[in-house]
Amino acid sequence: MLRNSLIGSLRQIKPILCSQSLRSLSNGANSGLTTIEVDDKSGIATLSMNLPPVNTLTLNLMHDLIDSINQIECNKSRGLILTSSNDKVFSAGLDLKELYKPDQERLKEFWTIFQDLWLALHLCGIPTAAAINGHAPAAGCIMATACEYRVMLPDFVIGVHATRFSFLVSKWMMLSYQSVLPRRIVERALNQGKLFSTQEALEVGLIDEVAGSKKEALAQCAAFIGTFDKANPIARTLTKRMCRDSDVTELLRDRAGDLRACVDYINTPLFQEGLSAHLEGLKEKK
Ligand SMILES: CCCCC/C=C\C/C=C\CCC/C=C/C(=O)SCCNC(=O)CCNC(=O)[C@H](O)C(C)(C)COP(=O)(O)OP(=O)(O)OC[C@H]1O[C@@H](n2cnc3c(N)ncnc32)[C@H](O)[C@@H]1OP(=O)(O)O
Repeated sequence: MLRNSLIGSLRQIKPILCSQSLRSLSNGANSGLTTIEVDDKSGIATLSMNLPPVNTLTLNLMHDLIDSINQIECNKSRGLILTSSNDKVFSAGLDLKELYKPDQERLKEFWTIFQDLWLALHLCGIPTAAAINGHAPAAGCIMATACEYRVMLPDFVIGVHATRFSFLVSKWMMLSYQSVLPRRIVERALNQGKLFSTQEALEVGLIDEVAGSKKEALAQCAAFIGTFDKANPIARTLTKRMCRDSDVTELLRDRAGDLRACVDYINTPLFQEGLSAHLEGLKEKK
């Protein structure tokens, strides 16, 4: 019953490109903000975000990421490693400019595609890992928590610091954080607006390993993906999705409601004033 409902709901977001032969994965379907490299020996695909300066999740980058995840999944790659081609920032999170005095229709599209991206990553059938080779604040952290394993380089920060600038997070974002960290730590960190250093993130379990270089991080992610070699891939996928069912059901059950709540909140003076101050802070940093 649970499995049937899960499979049913998953069909809604199943990749539509699966009939294509994609061994030579190119980003033909998107605008080049992501690159995919498949290791011929291991069959593992590395998906890099490539939007200077800081991989903000713009509409275009999110579209590209979803296309790329679907391509990698359809091509039956052995696993997916998400990383950044910037050596200082994994992703700066959502594009704040999209949230400031937004056009209402575009804001709806923006939030919907963010939901889609999280679902695509969270429910990706093949093993996923994040090689976090730079800062990963806010939605950058949420993308990493949607993966099954996280390896991070030293001297960066990761976490959801939304309350610092009067943002709230949706329940599904909180559940994503909570799928990795104990609830009491999530509650405290969200309320504090805490960004964890690499070492702190390791200590609380937000990341699984620290790596000395990007090359090492990719190798550690590949080793994690290799741990599933003895599992039947279909059984593994169904098991992963069953384990994640309660996290995604929250969103799938009422996507429209989540959209409405977010749009309403983003339009409040509290949110807009906090965002304005945050954008000023980013400018003044220079
Ligand atoms: C009742 C129910 C309600 C439910 C409510 C639900 C939802 C509410 C709605 C929304 C909130 C959802 C949660 C939020 C998710 C997010 O992801 S919001 C994004 C948060 N991200 C950040 O705050 C990161 C800000 N950036 C930084 O801290 C730094 O840029 C850095 C990532 C540490 C990198 O530093 P550095 O390398 O020094 O780069 P610069 O700071 O110089 O940045 C370069 C340029 O990029 C611009 N920029 C940086 N981040 C963003 C961003 N997220 N969006 C847009 N632009 C960004 C920065 O201003 C620089 O621009 P210029 O070169 O000055 O033009």
